[in-house]
Amino acid sequence: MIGREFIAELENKREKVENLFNFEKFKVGSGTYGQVFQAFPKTKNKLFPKKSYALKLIECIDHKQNMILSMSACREIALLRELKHENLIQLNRIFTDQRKVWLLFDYCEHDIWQILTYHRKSETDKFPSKGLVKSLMFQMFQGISYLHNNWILHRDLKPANILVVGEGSKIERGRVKIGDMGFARLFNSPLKTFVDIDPVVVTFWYRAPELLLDTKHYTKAIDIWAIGCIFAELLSTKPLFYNEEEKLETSTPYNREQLHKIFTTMGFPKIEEWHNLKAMPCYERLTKDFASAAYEKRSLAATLSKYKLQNTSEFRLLEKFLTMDPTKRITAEEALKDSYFYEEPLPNADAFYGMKIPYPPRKYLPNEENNNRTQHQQQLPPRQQQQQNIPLQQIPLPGIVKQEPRIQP
Ligand SMILES: Cc1ccc(-n2nc(C(C)(C)C)cc2NC(=O)NCCCN2CCOCC2)cc1
Repeated sequence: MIGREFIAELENKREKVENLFNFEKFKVGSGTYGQVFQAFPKTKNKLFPKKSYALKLIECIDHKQNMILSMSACREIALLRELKHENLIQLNRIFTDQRKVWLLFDYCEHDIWQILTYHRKSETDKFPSKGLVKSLMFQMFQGISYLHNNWILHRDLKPANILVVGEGSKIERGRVKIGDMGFARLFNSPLKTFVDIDPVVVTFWYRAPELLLDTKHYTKAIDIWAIGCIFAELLSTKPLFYNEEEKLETSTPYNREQLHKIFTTMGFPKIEEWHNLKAMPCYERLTKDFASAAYEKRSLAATLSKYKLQNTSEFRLLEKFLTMDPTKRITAEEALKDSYFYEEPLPNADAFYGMKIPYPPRKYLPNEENNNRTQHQQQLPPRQQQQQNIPLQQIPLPGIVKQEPRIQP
């Protein structure tokens, strides 16, 4: 049997995702890395327990009849095969057929963007409960601490990437699952209030100041700053560094409006606070664009005073996340030991403990077959700019060999 007949024979034996799951009408996300569907096992499918799954379709390129898997898809598969932690998205299975690769996950109905949007729009339920906020934060730090201990940075933490398991799962109800939905599409959205902001617009609101000053070193502290922004948003339901301007990803990470927003909220960084500030690649530009005197009366305490957070353990912890100097920012390990997590209400493995989940399920998107994505919508976020391609055959498929993670959590 020659190669092609053998592959065709193999294909016939392989379980087809279309035969195992109903999913085509249940698209919940679409973007640079591919499309994500909610999936329900078909009745005859005895392989998978009856619950909700997420199927992620990865776009392959058919190059001279060779299926080519993009670099980002390889990175996602390689990364997820190694990682195993209760607060991270868990890859269950991989399915392939001639032209497609599907990743199978347990489904997460909610995320923090959806939770915040609900409270922003509610007249009677304007803030998430203290217990919910604390549980989400504690579980987020457990997941991030595991990533950082394995020397993996997330680099795109934002509310839409902090998923939470909904009803239906007895064991994992209210469990945080850090993911990377990678739906960052670039488009010049018409000026919108943040209440309606699409979770997929590229925002700079969670970017640490050193990133905006073009630091050459991605560090764990960059993830911590982003979590600090998410924490402030859970406490106030307002994006702390909200910036009306939605700009296309510019070639340099320097973003004057975003820096102005940070300084207006926090004050201008003093050299004695951030010793290495002068060494930042965009320091010259910073001194030309900004007069520190303009921000003298600005501080985090003043900005958040209307939320009555002064002298609270929340505020003291928030200041440790939002420290301008990245070398002085608290680590995930240190955060988990903070007194905030050891006072009532204590964090809970079920973040929704004691409450009925008021948050709506994910909306289904229209499933246009030929996505008429315009050029810039296909533009990749910075870290995926360099696209090499690896032939599909080099990826061991379809099941996942259960491997112990490199470093025990
Ligand atoms: C290029 C690339 C893209 C994504 C990842 N990535 N990284 C992660 C970490 C944060 C656990 C390391 C998770 C994913 N993939 C992912 O969330 N995928 C989406 C899962 C879809 N959800 C599953 C749960 O239910 C809702 C949908 C890596 C590299």
